[in-house]
Amino acid sequence: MSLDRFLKNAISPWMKKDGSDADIVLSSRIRLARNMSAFTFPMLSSKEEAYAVAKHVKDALGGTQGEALGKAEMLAMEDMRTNDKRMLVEKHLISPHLAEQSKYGMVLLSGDESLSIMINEEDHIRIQSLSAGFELENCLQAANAVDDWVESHLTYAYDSQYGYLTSCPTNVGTGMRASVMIHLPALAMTRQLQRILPAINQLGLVVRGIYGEGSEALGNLFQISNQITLGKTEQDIVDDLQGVVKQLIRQERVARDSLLQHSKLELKDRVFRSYGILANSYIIDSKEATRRLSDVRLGIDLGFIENTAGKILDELMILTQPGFLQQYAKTVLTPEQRDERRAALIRERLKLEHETAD
Ligand SMILES: Nc1ncnc2c1ncn2[C@@H]1O[C@H](COP(=O)(O)OP(=O)(O)OP(=O)(O)O)[C@@H](O)[C@H]1O
Repeated sequence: MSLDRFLKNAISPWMKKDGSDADIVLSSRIRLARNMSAFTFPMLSSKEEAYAVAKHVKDALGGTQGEALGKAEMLAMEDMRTNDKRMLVEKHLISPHLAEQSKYGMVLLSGDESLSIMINEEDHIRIQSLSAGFELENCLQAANAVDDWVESHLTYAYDSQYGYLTSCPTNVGTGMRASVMIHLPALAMTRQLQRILPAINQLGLVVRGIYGEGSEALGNLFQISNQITLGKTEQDIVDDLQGVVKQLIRQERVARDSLLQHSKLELKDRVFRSYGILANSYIIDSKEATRRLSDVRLGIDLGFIENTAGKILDELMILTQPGFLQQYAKTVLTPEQRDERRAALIRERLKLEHETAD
């Protein structure tokens, strides 16, 4: 088996594709929470029960070679080193919860890394579908296909009145979380986010950081998802989220145009200062790196920086996380050592990108 295949590159194959509005929406995700009626739910289950769930799902799905996922690989959390799990989280392929807290956690991962089935997470089964850009409909279709395939092998806990039953009451019904990872630097610079983000909460949506629940929103990157899972269809949830995200994209574009019209020089100065710091610093912490990468990404989107591809920033966002830095260093690093390695890695990548473009 090759866990290495998933750790080799920071950028997943699905991330390399071009999705809609990819300059503003980095990625879309659909997650479905499912449980099996025959087993105690993970929150209350003993180690033995969790083991029985893992075995049952593995026997039911593992033997099929994951045909619905295309060259899938079943990976057990207990067989992985802490840093390997961390890297899978950094690539968004598994959730922090599965990596850190799960008893007999497993994941069935598709070859292009766009589909995962997490086992013994907060629920018995969590299906995840990821796509580059603003592609919620495609994610929903892909997640539904996997859901049908899983359901043809296992019996879900389903109530005719409430829908899918889940560990946390907030997921009962569709069991679905639809989300986008969105980059809103111009709305942040024009100080409109303080007004917009609370309004998004009032519309029944949740704003989180890039690593999900409890994570900090860094680099003007926000994860926006639905709060409500009950009393609406999957399509309604996606439509409502899409409506709000479309408006956000429009507002971000208006703010970018306004900055270009009224403060072009200041904006250019900020972008190139950040580029200069990234290309020349010897110590940089993750907060500053993410902030500067956000400025450079905006500079690329606005055409100020021409010889750097936007995708290199996605790659750097992941490569400069602790797990990847430690894998490259082949040792555990202190925060100070990570700041040094991070700076070196960013310098090298930007230099390489520059040389290749010349
Ligand atoms: N649109 C997205 N693109 C890429 N990764 C995402 C996206 N949305 C969420 N993720 C990733 O999924 C992981 C889990 O996120 P989060 O905690 O928000 O959701 P969840 O575990 O499905 O929800 P819940 O809190 O209901 O259990 C995180 O690592 C996060 O980075």
